[in-house]
Amino acid sequence: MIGAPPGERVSELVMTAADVVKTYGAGDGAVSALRGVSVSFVRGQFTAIMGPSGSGKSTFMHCLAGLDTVTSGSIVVGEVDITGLSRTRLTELRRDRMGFVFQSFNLLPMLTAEENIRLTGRLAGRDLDQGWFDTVVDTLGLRGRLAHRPTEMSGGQQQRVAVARALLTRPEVLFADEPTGNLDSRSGAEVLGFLRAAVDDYQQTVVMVTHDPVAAAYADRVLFLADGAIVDELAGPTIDAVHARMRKIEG
Ligand SMILES: Nc1ncnc2c1ncn2[C@@H]1O[C@H](COP(=O)(O)OP(=O)(O)OP(=O)(O)O)[C@@H](O)[C@H]1O
Repeated sequence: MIGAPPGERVSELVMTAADVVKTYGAGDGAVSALRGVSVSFVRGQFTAIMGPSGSGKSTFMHCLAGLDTVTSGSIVVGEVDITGLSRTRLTELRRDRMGFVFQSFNLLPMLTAEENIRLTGRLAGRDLDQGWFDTVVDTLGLRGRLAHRPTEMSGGQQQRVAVARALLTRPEVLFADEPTGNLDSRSGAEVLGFLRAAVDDYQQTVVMVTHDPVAAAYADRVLFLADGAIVDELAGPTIDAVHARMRKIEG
């Protein structure tokens, strides 16, 4: 068998965007949100997407996650081109293969932390992998909070529950949209540390939109968008290097 030498990790392609164009509206009022974006994501890679307001970050992430349609171009997740899928198949694919963490936590208020964490797996009709549930809960420090409802938890704890919920189904890609936007810096650092650990320990692939150079510095690479195009890319980002690139882009 031909393979990589022992100890060398083979980069496994998880998701590819090819020449993605997204135009909102038509005629004089048309807005070009994405103008031909091409980029690949490999397993176990943490990517941050940055750029000025209106540069297309959310649009790009929504297209990658199948939450928005593209005008042209393709997005392949695993082996599947999601741009050609029906709404139902897309919903199934999102549920089975993607995880989401949003700025606003998005927990169901009437459910306990444990019920919230188990929800996505239950909707997918999966049997609970108790060992993995325990690992996720303990890693995120949620053991003592499982019976609490969201209103009985701090913002940082709520976001840790949202991360646990997103990780429980072992998604191919975890999308995070400003996951620390509503958190103080300590809770934010905790959540980012857990995302980083999921990448390092479990080969989780993470794609995160952020305005915050501190958050972006947790990633393996930063993609910089401006005016609907990727204008720069930074590997092994530091906070200072991200600041410097942002200043250059914002002129
Ligand atoms: N539903 C929509 N209809 C029309 N235009 C839209 C729509 N959504 C986004 N846009 C436009 O597309 C462009 C990109 O928006 P997008 O929200 O992706 O930017 P962003 O980089 O995420 O911005 P921010 O950092 O402010 O959240 C902007 O010009 C925006 O006004």
